[in-house]
Amino acid sequence: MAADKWVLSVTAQTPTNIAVIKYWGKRDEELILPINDSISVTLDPGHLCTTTSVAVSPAFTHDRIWLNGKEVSLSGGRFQNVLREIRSRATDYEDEKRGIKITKKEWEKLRVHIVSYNNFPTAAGLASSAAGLACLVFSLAKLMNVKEDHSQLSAIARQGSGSACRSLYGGFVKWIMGKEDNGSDSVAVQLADEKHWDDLVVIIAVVSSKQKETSSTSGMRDTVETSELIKHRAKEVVPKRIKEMEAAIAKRDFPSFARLACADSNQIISGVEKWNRHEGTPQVAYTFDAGPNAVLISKDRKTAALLLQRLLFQFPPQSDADLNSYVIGDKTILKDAGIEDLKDIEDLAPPPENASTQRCRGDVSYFICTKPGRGPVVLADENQSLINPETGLPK
Ligand SMILES: Nc1ncnc2c1ncn2[C@@H]1O[C@H](COP(=O)(O)OP(=O)(O)OP(=O)(O)O)[C@@H](O)[C@H]1O
Ligand SMILES: C[C@@](O)(CCOP(=O)(O)OP(=O)(O)O)CC(=O)O
Repeated sequence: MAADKWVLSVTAQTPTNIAVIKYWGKRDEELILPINDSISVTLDPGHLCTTTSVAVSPAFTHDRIWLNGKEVSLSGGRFQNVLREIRSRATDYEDEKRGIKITKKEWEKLRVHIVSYNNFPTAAGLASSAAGLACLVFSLAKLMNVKEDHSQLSAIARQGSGSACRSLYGGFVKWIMGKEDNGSDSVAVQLADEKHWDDLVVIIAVVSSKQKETSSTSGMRDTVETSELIKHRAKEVVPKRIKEMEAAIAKRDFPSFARLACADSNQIISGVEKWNRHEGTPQVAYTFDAGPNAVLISKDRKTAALLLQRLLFQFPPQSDADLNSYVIGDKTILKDAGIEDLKDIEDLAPPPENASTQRCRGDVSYFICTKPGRGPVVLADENQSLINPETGLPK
């Protein structure tokens, strides 16, 4: 192999996450430092994840990124900040077999190619920036032999998108807001791994997979600039909720988990409220991010099947829909709900606690059934790489 012909690449997969105590508001826009702690559940990457391949070669002339099959600009400040931070931590690398040797200094000059796919809609309120930026940081760190641990990497991912720092871990994750002006203590830590509370089932009702109208970035900027309440929330409300949520996760106390997650979200679903009240103890927690998609967390599979029946009664698909693409992810929940075809949905009875529930056909695009999942991993199998090892371009 000619000395300048080699392409060195790494492929990684990183999950998305859903906050149950939300990050909303920054105290530093450039470094992305929040005004409160937040807590999230990492979602199973089998259903929602980003896969990113990154490569370097002496033949590359400039840094490039292809996102979901299309080359996009890398000139944005956030991408640049992440690249700079990772490059500055690169260490010597050697592959004797392939005759590749890269010193710390040489990493600065080598250009990267990045090829990334999200297996779910981008910028639709499904936290694509979280999985995407976490995967970018994680894969670049592996490629450039960066020795920092996940928590230190989370501080770099944070500079790409705040919520991304929480995707460096699986399970239940806390982003500690930190106090330092330089952001060095604004990092994510794992509260518990995904096995700690694996009864939980997450059902996401994707109301719209089109791009959101208001980005989280500008939405939270407007809130911080115009709302007095946000200061009260950050100072008084969230610190108490964070403590209670940590205790609820540690004890797998679903009623408290549900109460806190719903209270911290900004919308009310009367169906869930009515059911929880009817049962006398919470069955399901709901939470929303900046978009309209509802994330519903149920305490176990049995409750998830009952929830899915209620959701499908209320939001049946169009008559020409394909059930297989209307409920995606973990389809065993659908089976548990006793639904094998569209006719089973039509035959569903209204929920007993809310017999007057109206059917709103077509209001939900599709449902994703998933669960808490693991953190980032490297995909060692060359076949899973998105980059052609000869050309360094997307496969
Ligand atoms: N796989 C990826 N690799 C690199 N960057 C990505 C990737 N996926 C998304 N992004 C970046 O994140 C941006 C979308 O972020 P945005 O916050 O608008 O939407 P979202 O993350 O899907 O929604 P939300 O954060 O409100 O849940 C994209 O425009 C792109 O810059
Ligand atoms: C509502 C949220 O999902 C907001 C996420 O905001 P982003 O992390 O997307 O914002 P930037 O830091 O500006 O990139 C709540 C949360 O995830 O905690």
